[in-house]
Amino acid sequence: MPLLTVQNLSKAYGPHRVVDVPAFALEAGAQVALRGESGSGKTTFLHLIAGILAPDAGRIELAGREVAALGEAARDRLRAETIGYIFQTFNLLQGHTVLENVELGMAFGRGVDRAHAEALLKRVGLGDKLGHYPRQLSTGQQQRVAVARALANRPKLVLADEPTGNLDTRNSREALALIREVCRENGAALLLVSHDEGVLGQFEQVQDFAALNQASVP
Ligand SMILES: Nc1ncnc2c1ncn2[C@@H]1O[C@H](COP(=O)(O)OP(=O)(O)OP(=O)(O)O)[C@@H](O)[C@H]1O
Repeated sequence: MPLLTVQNLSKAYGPHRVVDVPAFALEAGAQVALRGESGSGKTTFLHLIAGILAPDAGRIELAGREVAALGEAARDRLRAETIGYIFQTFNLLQGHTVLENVELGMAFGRGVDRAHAEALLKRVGLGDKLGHYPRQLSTGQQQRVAVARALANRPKLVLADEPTGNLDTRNSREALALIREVCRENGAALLLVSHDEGVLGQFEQVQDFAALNQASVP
């Protein structure tokens, strides 16, 4: 059974339908990149899967459970425990240290596990930066905090929205390799969206979002 199954998922902003995905599935442990132009609805699609946005219609099954069938609290818990999210702009909390940023993500999921947070931060090369604040880090280092945070709750699925869009080519290549390695090491599937052929070219499995999405984006 796939880890994630999407059926007839749709979302409109006012009169504009931006997502209309009849079918999409992702196997446990898979690493898939979705190729899509800017404005094609990729972010909206990931937000629907992550529960950041509610769909107008459709069905999402995650780890064998249909999310709409769950109550709000159970749905939030399932998502917090199953999904990690890497945002393009990282979304780190500026008033909190590197370690606190990772631990705060855990507080909404399986509970704070300092040893695991520290191990993840060491794994991404930030073992000596635990007490630093995001503004004291380079962009690439901030991105690595976001990677550690995404994996903090031992998710089965990591969603990544143009995660290297703010990095230069060399850093982007290294960052992507790191994301793929830590997902693999932690048994998480990876669903990444990008328009960057340099990023997409590093994936064996690439799907065109335009072929999945039947919505005619304005
Ligand atoms: N909250 C919103 N209200 C109204 N329209 C929105 C909203 N969010 C996104 N849109 C519109 O929906 C379309 C898809 O946006 P989305 O962010 O999902 O695309 P994207 O493929 O991720 O683009 P990008 O790569 O530039 O982030 C765009 O036309 C955008 O202007």
